[in-house]
Amino acid sequence: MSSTQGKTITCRAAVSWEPKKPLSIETVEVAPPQAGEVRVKITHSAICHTDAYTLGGNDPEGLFPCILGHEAAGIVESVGEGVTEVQPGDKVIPCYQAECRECKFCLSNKTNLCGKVRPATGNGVMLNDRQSRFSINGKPIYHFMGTSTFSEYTVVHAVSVAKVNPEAPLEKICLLGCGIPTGLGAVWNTAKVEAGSTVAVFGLGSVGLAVAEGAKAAGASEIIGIDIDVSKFELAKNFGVTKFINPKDHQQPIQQVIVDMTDGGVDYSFECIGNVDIMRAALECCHKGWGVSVIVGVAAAGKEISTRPFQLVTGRVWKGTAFGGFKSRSQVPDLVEKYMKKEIKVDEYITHNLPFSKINEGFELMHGGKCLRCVLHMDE
Ligand SMILES: NC(=O)C1=CN([C@@H]2O[C@H](COP(=O)(O)OP(=O)(O)OC[C@H]3O[C@@H](n4cnc5c(N)ncnc54)[C@H](O)[C@@H]3O)[C@@H](O)[C@H]2O)C=CC1
Ligand SMILES: N[C@@H](CCC(=O)N[C@@H](CSC=O)C(=O)NCC(=O)O)C(=O)O
Ligand SMILES: [Zn+2]
Ligand SMILES: [Zn+2]
Repeated sequence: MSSTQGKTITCRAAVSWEPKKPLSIETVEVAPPQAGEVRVKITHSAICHTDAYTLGGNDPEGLFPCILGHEAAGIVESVGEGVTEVQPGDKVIPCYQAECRECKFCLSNKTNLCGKVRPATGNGVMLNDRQSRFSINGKPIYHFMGTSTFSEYTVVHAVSVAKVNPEAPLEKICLLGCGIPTGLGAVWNTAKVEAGSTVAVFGLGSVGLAVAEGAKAAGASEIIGIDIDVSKFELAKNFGVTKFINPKDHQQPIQQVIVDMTDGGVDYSFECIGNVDIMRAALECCHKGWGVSVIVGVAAAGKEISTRPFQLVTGRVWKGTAFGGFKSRSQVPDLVEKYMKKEIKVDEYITHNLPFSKINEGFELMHGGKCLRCVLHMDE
């Protein structure tokens, strides 16, 4: 039994007091886990574009003050009543997409969404008592995505935590909490790309590069990467991208450019930016009759997608994916094993490492475009 079990832990967390403002490292109180909850010592947390999206005030579910962060790894500190699947000392990855294995979503093989804790996590609280486990001088601080990993300790629902190989390096596998599974799964689970297919990937950040990696592994014959940042192109070759397009080099709409260079369009396209105009282009660059376009990017509050219905009448399919369709608790440990066997990349996505105290520099790096993933070392 740990010396902190059942007690409130006082630790550092990066608090987002209001949108569009830098995060502030504060001393927070983290209450003990209640029934069905797990308190985790976060060792490493990466920064995903979605953290910046919510901090930017673009998330209709965004609540402030909150503790952001959802791509992380750590070690179980203590568990609440009734928790049997993990125990103190286990290495874990928090999963913003829960898996209770009981709800109608979990019992369906058609989706990885889970309905059990989602109403609570969308409101920044825990399911048990609809309260936050974080506070500063008695003032509650909201949870984020059911994970809140920009804190040295966090409390998550037991259905939102995947136990992984104890040999796995936490400073690397933290990336398997979001971006890499999302990209790989968009290809393998959502689109189900077949060998020989042509693929277009819009946006060559970590998520788009993971799409390219997944498409290469699936045997795609051509993988076209589209990005306005030319510095991404050389890098993208290592992830399987075979051709590059910078939309700024073309007068015509980008969908027309792709249709013309692929004899009528690609078999599969993926939007990994979060821009609704590009989502339309991604659909319309697909081949008539069978092209499938997957929305991966997260668009800002109030944005809507549109196209001519004729695009769908003539056989194109528009889909979306959350966490790449992976059932989190069951499949994240498998992804860790794939990394350990060198079957998927992880290290290659880490362009920066920073001490937790420099978290705001991590956000600036991401906005600067030169960073794929920045891993924060929580004890520094
Ligand atoms: N559906 C899901 O489960 C998940 C969705 N996301 C979302 O996926 C998106 C990508 O995430 P990251 O790779 O972390 O972001 P990122 O910011 O690292 O990468 C985005 C890339 O898009 C490029 N880009 C921006 N505007 C463009 C334009 N108009 N045309 C072409 N390229 C453009 C940028 O230069 C950059 O290379 C975000 O919207 C994020 O919120 C992330 C994880 C999970
Ligand atoms: N809160 C937003 C939507 C945000 C969103 O779509 N999140 C993705 C994960 S993004 C990870 O980096 C997701 O999995 N969505 C499914 C879910 O259950 O949240 C809004 O309200 O529009
Ligand atoms: Zn993410
Ligand atoms: Zn469920």
